[in-house]
Amino acid sequence: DPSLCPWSPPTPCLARDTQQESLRQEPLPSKWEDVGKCVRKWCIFVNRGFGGEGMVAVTTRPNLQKLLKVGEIRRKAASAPSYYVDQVPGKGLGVVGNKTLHRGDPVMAEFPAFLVHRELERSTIPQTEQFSLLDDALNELPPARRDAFLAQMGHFGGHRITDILTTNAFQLDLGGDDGHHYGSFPAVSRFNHDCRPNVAFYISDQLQHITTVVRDVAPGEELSLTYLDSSKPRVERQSRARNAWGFECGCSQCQLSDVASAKSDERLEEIKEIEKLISDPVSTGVTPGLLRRLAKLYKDDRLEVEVGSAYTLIALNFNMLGDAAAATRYAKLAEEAVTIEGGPDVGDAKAMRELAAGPKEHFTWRRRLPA
Ligand SMILES: C[S@@+](CC[C@H](N)C(=O)[O-])C[C@H]1O[C@@H](n2cnc3c(N)ncnc32)[C@H](O)[C@@H]1O
Repeated sequence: DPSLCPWSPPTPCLARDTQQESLRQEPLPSKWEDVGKCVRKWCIFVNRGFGGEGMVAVTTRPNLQKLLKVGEIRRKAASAPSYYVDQVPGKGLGVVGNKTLHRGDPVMAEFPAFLVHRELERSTIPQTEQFSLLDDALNELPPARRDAFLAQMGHFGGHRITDILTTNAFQLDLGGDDGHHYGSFPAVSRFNHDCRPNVAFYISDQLQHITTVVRDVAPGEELSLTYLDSSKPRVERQSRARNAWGFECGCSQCQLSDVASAKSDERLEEIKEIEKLISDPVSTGVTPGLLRRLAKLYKDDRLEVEVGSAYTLIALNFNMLGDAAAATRYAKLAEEAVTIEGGPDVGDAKAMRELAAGPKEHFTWRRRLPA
């Protein structure tokens, strides 16, 4: 639950791994070592070859077992970097596109440098002991990786590693009851926040943080992620940014005039209402116009970063209304969007491939029409 947690942008729980065409696979030589330092059940484990750069984990032995099963596959952005890091007025450093970018273009694919089990921070272990465990862990990383970790911004001050994690880490889930961790990705951490970001991200089963452009970007334009739930009204988004990361969100969407912002909040409300209605298989009143309206609301509000589930619903509903052409069109859009947002192996991507391949054979065909 991100609201309980001072650390980090919410991520979908560990999404499935990908076969993204733009990323190629390479086997990784990697090996985990038990450093032999523990405080209660939390121990330091290091894999100096992981991801080619090294990763250290402060976690429990059952979670180490999960790490041992993480596939040794690296996906690398195929082309030269499409970004550079530079000062952005009012935000510190940021990631900037170095050429024209289009929806679907890969940006980064990075493994974590540092993983910390979420329960450590919530335990009764005194802070000083927690801090020294984290300090010892960082010292196990290869120097270049350690330097990259330490070069990250710390917004709040205090213990350096904790401050860096608080400012930059993502939540990720290794699975099982107790798999929640914070993961630090030093390159990814340069992305600033925008409530209407132009880049989507997910973390693959291989623990790789994958970022993909969601709308056209001009050369020199800043690339951004959202740290929070972009579908919340402005006042809630701003208070989350203030409380969790310590900045006043002056993003493109938060800077709208009060009138335009109220209109945006209304759109978000309407999106929720339509999605509720069309999610129910026995709802009456689902029309093609309403489905097109939902797609338009996402577009008008510039929510390209999270349009996958809406396109999925729209595709299924067009099929339920017996419009095979529209169902196929939206199924293809949905497949593309959910792949960008969660990787090509997420359930909805497969479901949308099936729908696009044969709408009339799909179980939803004409489901909303009288027999
Ligand atoms: C993950 S870091 C992003 C990169 C950071 N700007 C840097 O210099 O490394 C998060 C911190 O960046 C700053 N930041 C991110 N997005 C911002 C925004 N939209 N407006 C102002 N500051 C922002 C805040 O200080 C926040 O705590």
